[in-house]
Amino acid sequence: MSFVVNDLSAGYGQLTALRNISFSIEPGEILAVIGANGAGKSTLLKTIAGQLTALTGSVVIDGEDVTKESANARARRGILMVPEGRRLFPSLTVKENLQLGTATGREGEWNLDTVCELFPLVAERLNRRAGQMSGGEQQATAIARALVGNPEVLMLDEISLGLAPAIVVELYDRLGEITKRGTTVILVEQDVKRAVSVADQVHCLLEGQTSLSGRNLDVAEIAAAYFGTGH
Ligand SMILES: Nc1ncnc2c1ncn2[C@@H]1O[C@H](COP(=O)(O)OP(=O)(O)OP(=O)(O)O)[C@@H](O)[C@H]1O
Repeated sequence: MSFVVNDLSAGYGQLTALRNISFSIEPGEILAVIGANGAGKSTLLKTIAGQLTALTGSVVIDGEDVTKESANARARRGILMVPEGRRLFPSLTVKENLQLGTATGREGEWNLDTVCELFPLVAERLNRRAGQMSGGEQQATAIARALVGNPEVLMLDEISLGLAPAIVVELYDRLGEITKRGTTVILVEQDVKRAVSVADQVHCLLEGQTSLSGRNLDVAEIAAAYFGTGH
C-alpha cells in the first residue's frame, strides 16, 4: 500500500495553517512530523484524516485520490488517527471504547484479543471506565482503539504528551509490532531525539511549511530546522 501527500494546504477561516506539504511513505515505514507549537502538525494530520478540508493538493492511498472523501470514508479505507488528548469516552469501559474502533468494518489481524496481547495493561483493565485510568493507560487504549480498526495508515498525535517516561518508552516499543504488519505510521512528536530514533523519515514543519524533510538526517540539522535557524 502506497501513501502520498502532494502539495497539501489547509487552514481555518482566513488563516492558512499548512502550505504545500508533500511526502510519500512506503508500507511499514514510520514518518515523524516534528515542529514547534503551532507549526501545523495537528493540522496536517487532521487534513489527511479528512477532518479539515484541503485548500490545495491531494491525499492518495494505493493510487486512489481520497481528498474529497469524508473522514468516515477515509477511516473505512484505513486512514485512522489517534488524536491529541486521546478523545476516549470516559464513562464507557475500555472494552466499549475498543468496540467503537471496529466501526471501520475492516478485516485484518487486529481485534480485541490481539490488541490485548500487544498492550497487557489494556487487557487487565477491559471493564474499567476509561475516565478512571491513568494517562498512559488511556493512551494505550486510544492506540488500541485505532488498531482494532485495522489501519493502513495510523496517525499518532503527540502520544507522549504529559505521560511518564517509562510508559512512553513502552508505547514506542510497540510501534515495531504495528509496522511489521505493513501498517504505515505517521507520528507527531515534539521530542526530536525520540522522533529520529524511531522514524524512517522526518518531516519538519515551521510556520506551516516544510523546513526540512528526508531520511538519515542528523539531530543538529533537524534542530536547526525546528527552530528556523537552519538558513
Ligand atoms: N480550530 C482552530 N481554529 C483556528 N486556528 C487554529 C485551530 N487549530 C489550530 N489553529 C491554528 O493553526 C496553526 C497550526 O496549529 P496546529 O495545532 O496544527 O499546530 P501544532 O504544530 O499541532 O501545534 P501544537 O504542538 O501546539 O499542537 C496555529 O497557528 C494554530 O493557532
